[in-house]
Amino acid sequence: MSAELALNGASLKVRNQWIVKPLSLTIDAGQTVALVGESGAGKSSLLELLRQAHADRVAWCPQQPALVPMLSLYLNVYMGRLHEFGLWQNLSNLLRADPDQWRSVQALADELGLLNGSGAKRMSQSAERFSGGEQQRINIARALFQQRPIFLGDEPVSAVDEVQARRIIERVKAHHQTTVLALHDVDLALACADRIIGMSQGEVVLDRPARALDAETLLALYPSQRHG
Ligand SMILES: Nc1ncnc2c1ncn2[C@@H]1O[C@H](COP(=O)(O)OP(=O)(O)OP(=O)(O)O)[C@@H](O)[C@H]1O
Repeated sequence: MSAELALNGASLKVRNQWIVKPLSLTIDAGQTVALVGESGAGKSSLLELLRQAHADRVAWCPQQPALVPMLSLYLNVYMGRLHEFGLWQNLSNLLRADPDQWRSVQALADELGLLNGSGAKRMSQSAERFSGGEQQRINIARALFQQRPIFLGDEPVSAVDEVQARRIIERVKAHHQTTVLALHDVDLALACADRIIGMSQGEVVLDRPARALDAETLLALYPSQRHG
């Protein structure tokens, strides 16, 4: 299998402090990788390093949905490919949706359970009128709309219930060759990923196939959450 993502001695240091210590990492095409570790361990920063190294092949799904509240679901998803279309197409699409793009976005929104049986109405509804979990799914739809081979998601389903979270991650995997997700839920990581990378204080401290791990082993990466 070929390496789809590679870092060679990459690091991040801010004001003399290591955020990510120098590391080398390869992720093969076809893998689903979960990054786990407690808050502040460096998961987002590692994702950012991967994104910078492979920018034009990556669909990026940030931790905070970067939606424009007043714009519709449709336009918020369409925005994922704004730079690919010409200025006039983008302007005319603001006034009247391009039917092909509308259909593509509608299919994605439906797949992610955003339409609730009332398609056109929900597609035109402004993003601010969706719940937090729905806004996360609009954010995911925007990333899927980009049709890139690699999906990088930073806690993309943190506001969605566990059953839906699994279903959505399966949809994300189906649309991408390679998927890397920062996840705080270790059970979700074990269920959805085939490789788990554990981080602590800016370092990779665990990197193993998911099938060789259990929740208890992963919870050891969260010492501050241990009681008693
Ligand atoms: N630009 C920056 N300047 C200063 N400190 C930073 C910067 N970016 C990240 N950090 C610090 O680096 C550490 C790692 O942050 P990061 O967001 O990568 O962690 P994380 O594991 O993704 O956490 P969370 O699960 O809470 O999102 C944190 O202590 C954070 O405060």
